[in-house]
Amino acid sequence: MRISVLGAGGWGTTLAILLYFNGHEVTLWEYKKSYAKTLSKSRENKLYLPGVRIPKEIRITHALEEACDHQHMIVIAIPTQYIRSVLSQIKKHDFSDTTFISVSKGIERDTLMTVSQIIQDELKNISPSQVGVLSGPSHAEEVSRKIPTAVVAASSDELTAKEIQAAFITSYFRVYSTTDILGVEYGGALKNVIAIGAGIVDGANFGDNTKAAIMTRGIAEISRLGMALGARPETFSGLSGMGDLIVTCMSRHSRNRYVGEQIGRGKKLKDILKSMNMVAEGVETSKAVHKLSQDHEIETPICSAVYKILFEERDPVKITYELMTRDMKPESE
Ligand SMILES: NC(=O)C1=CN([C@@H]2O[C@H](COP(=O)(O)OP(=O)(O)OC[C@H]3O[C@@H](n4cnc5c(N)ncnc54)[C@H](O)[C@@H]3O)[C@@H](O)[C@H]2O)C=CC1
Ligand SMILES: O=C(CO)COP(=O)(O)O
Repeated sequence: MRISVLGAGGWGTTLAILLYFNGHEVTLWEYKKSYAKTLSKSRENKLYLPGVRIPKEIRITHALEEACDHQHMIVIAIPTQYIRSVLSQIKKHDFSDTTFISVSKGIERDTLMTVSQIIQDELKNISPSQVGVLSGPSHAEEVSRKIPTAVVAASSDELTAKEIQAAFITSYFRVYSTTDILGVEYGGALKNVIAIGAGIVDGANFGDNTKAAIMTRGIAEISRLGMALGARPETFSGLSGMGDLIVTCMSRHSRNRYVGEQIGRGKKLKDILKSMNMVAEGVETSKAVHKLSQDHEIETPICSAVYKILFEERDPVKITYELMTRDMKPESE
């Protein structure tokens, strides 16, 4: 198949290489013109995935139209808040034979849309069966080293989910399938907010008990909000839910956990973000989650605490004790 990957960050580059070794004809699109040239020449993504060779057969380009021409699949690996502006440049293109696969994990701040919703909103002629998602516990740093990983391919159309599954599966990258596309997207986006909370626990020197509490109560609130938004409950105990929450809250590779850790140590958000060249989706997504939980009247105490720490400069230690001393309640609520 001809497959284009839009976004040459760590994840886009990793998947482009995986797809190439799976026998596909692969194009990798990079947003910055000069960096596309550098990548094309050096065949190493020093900024986002150092130490990994990009095969010379992968075409690297900054020309968006060219990257989108005659593709069977287009993989979206762009930070969520930039996806609409990229898609708006190709909305006149004929995509009647193309399937779009989002591997980005966020919610659009201004519209509160998931990535599959942004794709359909921006590219009006695309049908739901042409849209899918690939998500789960999968740090680029590990997949690019062929470390055994399991993820899930989702589309509201079962056949599309299976096509995505078949395109990506390898002996070290096991892909399951589901039709609960929204559940997979909400799990992947919301876990980033909880992972910032887990990082705050690390940085503020709370303990393992605290982290286990954040993760377990975190998946409870992800499920609560996700279900109110149309997702299926069982998806949240799968790879894109609990699975991704575990890896993001525990891993030294996680950018979201890192942001939280620095906040927990007393650093300012704007200084942390300035020092990073990679995206921590949970920062902007926490704004969307704050709004979604208000709009749908769903309690999300941990996400809400993360939002207040990030954007209202609330003290992490004080806010933790506020969380701990809320009204008594049954675990199932
Ligand atoms: N890195 C990872 O291990 C994984 C990342 N993801 C998700 O994949 C998505 C992309 O993440 P990464 O590849 O890690 O990103 P990254 O942080 O490594 O790279 C960012 C990319 O965005 C591009 N960019 C910067 N400004 C832009 C703009 N205005 N418009 C379009 N592109 C722009 C940069 O040129 C670069 O290619 C995110 O949603 C992330 O949550 C999902 C699974 C694993
Ligand atoms: O989603 C990821 C792993 O599954 C990547 O998480 P971070 O963006 O926090 O690094």
